[in-house]
Amino acid sequence: MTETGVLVQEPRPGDPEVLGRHRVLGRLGAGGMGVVYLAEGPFGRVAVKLVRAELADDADFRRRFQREVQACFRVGGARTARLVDFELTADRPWLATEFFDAPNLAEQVRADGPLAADAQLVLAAGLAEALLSIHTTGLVHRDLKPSNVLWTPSGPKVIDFGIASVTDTVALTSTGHFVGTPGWHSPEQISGQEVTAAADIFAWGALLCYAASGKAPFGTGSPEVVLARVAVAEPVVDRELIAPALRDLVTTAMVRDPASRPTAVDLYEAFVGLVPSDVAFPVTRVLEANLADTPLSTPVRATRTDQPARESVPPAAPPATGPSGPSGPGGARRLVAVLAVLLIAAVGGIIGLVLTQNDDTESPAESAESAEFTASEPWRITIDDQIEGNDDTGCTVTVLDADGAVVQLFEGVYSRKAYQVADTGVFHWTVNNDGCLVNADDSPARTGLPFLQMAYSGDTSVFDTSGRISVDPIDFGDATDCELTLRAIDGRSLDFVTAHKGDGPVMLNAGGPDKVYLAEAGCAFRVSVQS
Ligand SMILES: Nc1ncnc2c1ncn2[C@@H]1O[C@H](COP(=O)(O)OP(=O)(O)OP(=O)(O)O)[C@@H](O)[C@H]1O
Repeated sequence: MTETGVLVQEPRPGDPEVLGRHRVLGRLGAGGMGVVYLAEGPFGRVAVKLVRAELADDADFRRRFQREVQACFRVGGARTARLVDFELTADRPWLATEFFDAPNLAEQVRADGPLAADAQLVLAAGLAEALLSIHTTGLVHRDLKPSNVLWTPSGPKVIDFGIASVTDTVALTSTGHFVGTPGWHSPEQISGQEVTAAADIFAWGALLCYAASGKAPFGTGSPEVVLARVAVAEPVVDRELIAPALRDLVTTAMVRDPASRPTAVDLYEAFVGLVPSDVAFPVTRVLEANLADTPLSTPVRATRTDQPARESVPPAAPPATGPSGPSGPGGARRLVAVLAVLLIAAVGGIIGLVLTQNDDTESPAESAESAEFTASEPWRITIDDQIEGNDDTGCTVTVLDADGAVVQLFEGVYSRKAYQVADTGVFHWTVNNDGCLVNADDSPARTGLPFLQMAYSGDTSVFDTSGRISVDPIDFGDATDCELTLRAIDGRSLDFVTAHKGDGPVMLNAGGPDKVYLAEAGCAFRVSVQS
């Protein structure tokens, strides 16, 4: 249970411990697309939706999911949950949104009963604002329902926008049946007609009926029965329970003809000035606890990729096939590299790991551990694979915080690569081989636009932009496409696009933050300001 009483269930056997850089704390719920976990990482607490394995295996689903995730980045505004991170290429893709410590509308109404008139206005206006943000980007939510509205002390926040269309299609094509929660979908969605933004307006009306009365306007029962009611019957609503200022709008929002419903702009304008500024409405704090004893602020153990994090970190082990003794390549070396010497540059704070040899240590051969250093802002790590001989399995560098928790893990790094590290604090690292030269730069130089980035050289340097940039891939190697992720300096994912060979430059939108970088990509590319 969180501070405000949101139910968080214990993770179950088989649940992941870590998703990307987010450590799983518990389960928030499960739906058609997958399980939603509460997790903690570099952006604080997030809600991570992990896609079901069956869907993850569907190539068509992955393509649509990726497109929708891209679209979600365009949605801004105060009434929608911001997408902060994702991993689309993982075995099971996931996406992380900001976490609101609040019950969803169904939980709220179940616990405290229907909303009073003032709170209904707050809900109506907040949802109108959310729909405006979603519709102005060209998206349709398609699955606005009580479990997708979080009831926070500052009003509603809408989750899951855009993503519903992905499962809709898969569910319909793979099984031939409607999958979802009927009763909130519009008649045109159910009859398979074209779905437009008007479908969300219908759901807006249905949600307000529910919030005012505690009853779904098309009743409950088996999905077939509820679907049939939506298709042919009128909603059952006690108008007296709906706030007077909302009654007519709710009625017109739920008419059968989508073209006759108001738009999000109409709704939004209708509420400007109507919402009382000092409205006090209750947010339930009395949900049942399942996780009462689980601390929610434990140290984050996260990895850069989807590699599992280690609970406790022994000195880095030598690579399975790497040089480890007198017979290793490079001659009869039986010396162990252990001592990291910090070379702190007078200006710029360059920290270099220099390995020296020491016969007395019992650490595994060829591994090394650095001394501690402090980074007060996001920093950059450079890993240079100088391992000699034919058994080079690449460098593995594990960055740990002061408690020994893994902050980031870089595995199988060949040649020279640099990465951004968003976390700040006290760190040290271990490397698997003394042929791996590691440098940390806690005030890395920024680059200006335009610049060139070579393939497989890690993350780009940080550069300044608050708007759109053009990325022109110039070498795809053997591949036909290249995934490009734009991140803020704090590691937040801002935009994502797949560039295809022969298609020319792609655009990415920072949409606000001014210090950004492009995460490791497999292609070489040129970055410039969009002309
Ligand atoms: N960003 C978030 N902040 C707080 N709670 C969240 C967040 N995202 C999801 N939840 C909680 O997790 C629950 C489950 O989410 P999910 O989207 O899987 O459920 P659903 O809407 O019931 O299912 P479906 O995927 O079929 O639409 C939500 O109802 C909400 O209570």
